[in-house]
Amino acid sequence: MIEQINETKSYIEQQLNDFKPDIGLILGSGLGILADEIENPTTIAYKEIPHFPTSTVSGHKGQLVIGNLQGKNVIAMQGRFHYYEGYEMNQVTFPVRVMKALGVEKLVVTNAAGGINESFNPGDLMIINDHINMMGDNPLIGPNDDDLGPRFPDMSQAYNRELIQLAKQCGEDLNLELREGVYVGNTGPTYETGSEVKMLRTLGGDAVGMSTVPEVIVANHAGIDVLGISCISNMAAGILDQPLSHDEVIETTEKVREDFIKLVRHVVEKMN
Ligand SMILES: Nc1nc2ncn(CCNC(CO)CO)c2c(=O)[nH]1
Repeated sequence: MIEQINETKSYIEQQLNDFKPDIGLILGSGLGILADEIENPTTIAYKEIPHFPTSTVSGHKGQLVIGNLQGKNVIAMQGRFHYYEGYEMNQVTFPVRVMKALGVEKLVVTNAAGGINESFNPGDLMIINDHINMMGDNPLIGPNDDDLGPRFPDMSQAYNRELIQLAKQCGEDLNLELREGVYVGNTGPTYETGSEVKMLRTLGGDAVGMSTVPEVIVANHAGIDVLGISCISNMAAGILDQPLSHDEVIETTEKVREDFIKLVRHVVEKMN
């Protein structure tokens, strides 16, 4: 793994002329538009990057965008890899390893998610304060490389408390009514059933999606501080008693992208 990380790191650094990213951004379904706001961008298609998979899902562009956002040096994934695409957990999370190797110490992970909490509405933005891994897998299974992180990482603050407070303050600054809650990681690609939603709500879930958990586990292993933001793109199965569709997910994220971009820009600006 280390050799692959270093090979990919060197390939990317050759495109950057000594530019060092400090903040990583993983932009979920329909949220990649934020990367278009990055100034002086260096864009590298995933298919050009050694050991990177390629995105196969609509709403995920499939490229790294590296440059300046609100005066900070950022590296953004415009499109992510999902376990349901058939990638192994270590493939899904490989970009996080590379971000760490490039110098990233703070990571903003975003996603579109289904609302489990019945007080939520499509279009809400939720600050993630914890997650429940229902994916039945873990990117750290297998031999541990102590140079990458500890064998048994602590996950009691998987989502950094200071970054959560920062995001909530940014929401107040922008007069955005933000939600806060627990994200449940489901493997997908099926959306959850009504009975599964009832179970997840009983377990304490507020939103459900098919990503984020693997990346956050690896970020914690690597010692990266994480902020997670979900765009509640629709209500989970059985709540509104209507069929779920990916088109609806993209449509809702397009509607809220203005507020989403304002929030993430402000958070990046205030990060130190
Ligand atoms: N009910 C529900 N609504 C959702 N909106 C987005 N996602 C995250 C999954 N996104 C997939 C399919 O849209 C694309 O990665 C979900 C989900 O898993 N469940």
